[in-house]
Amino acid sequence: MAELFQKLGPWAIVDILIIAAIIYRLLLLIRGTRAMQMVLGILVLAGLTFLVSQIYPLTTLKWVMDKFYSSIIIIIVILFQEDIRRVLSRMGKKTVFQSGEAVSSRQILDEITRAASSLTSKKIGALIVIERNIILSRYVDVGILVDSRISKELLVAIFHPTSPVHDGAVIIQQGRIAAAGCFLPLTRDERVDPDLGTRHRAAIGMSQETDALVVVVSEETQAISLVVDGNVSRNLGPKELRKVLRNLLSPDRDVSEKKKSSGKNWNQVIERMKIFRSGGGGEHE
Ligand SMILES: Nc1ncnc2c1ncn2[C@@H]1O[C@H](COP(=O)(O)OP(=O)(O)OP(=O)(O)O)[C@@H](O)[C@H]1O
Repeated sequence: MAELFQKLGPWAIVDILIIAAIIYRLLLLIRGTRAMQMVLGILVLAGLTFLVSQIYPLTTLKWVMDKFYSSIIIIIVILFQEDIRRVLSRMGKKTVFQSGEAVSSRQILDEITRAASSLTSKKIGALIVIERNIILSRYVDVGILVDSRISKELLVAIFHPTSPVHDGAVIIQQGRIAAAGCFLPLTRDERVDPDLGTRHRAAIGMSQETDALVVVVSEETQAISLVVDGNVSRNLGPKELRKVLRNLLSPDRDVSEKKKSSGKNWNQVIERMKIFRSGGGGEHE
């Protein structure tokens, strides 16, 4: 090892460390996004093709791969131009690396659950999207920018039928209300319960396209639902909603919560989510 360090020299080591730090930072930024999945796919494909072209005398494949390697940066920039733009625009913000902690804070979750509960009692429908790893700026950009501290009062005011931005969804990014009146992608899954209207279909669609958590308050039934990864958990009480949100937003809390949990807890709610798989259709309660 010491011999290797001597051979490389101090500047080569500094060089390697800087590159490693840049790659690590970039991977952290795109972690959980679709760009990450594509980068992994490209790397696996390129690695396999490289191995095959080295082992067997496939000169054309080797030539193609050489061209591919020399232009990989351009390919990545073209493929991910939208993600790169969003990531860069967030780099300057202080909270970019701590969105998970910010949104799972006790006070924020209290405000969201109190708002859901108040909207239910007022028979007001609502759609609240909470960002996790996948950046939701593309949905925020088409809504009305709010950029405000989360409060029950503001959420209720936004969804009040007299509000000019009550139609559409509120998106929560990095512990703040980023925008209201946002349009979400409707699910195309034909197996979704036909009784579900467009608000719920938009929530399911959003949770299928991204890893966001979507809280839905039904105007019609006054039920509070949480939609995650295409699964709908209906009829949650405010306490139950708070518990599940807290656990889904703070993965490191899972173990301690599981140990502590008893009775009608978040584990059962997650189990129910599996039963309510959108494809399963219909209510099972
Ligand atoms: N694609 C969408 N993105 C964001 N919000 C949407 C979208 N589609 C519908 N909505 C919201 O849902 C409302 C209509 O809800 P609708 O009654 O059709 O659905 P629902 O699932 O039956 O909900 P509810 O149980 O509250 O009646 C719209 O006024 C709008 O606020």
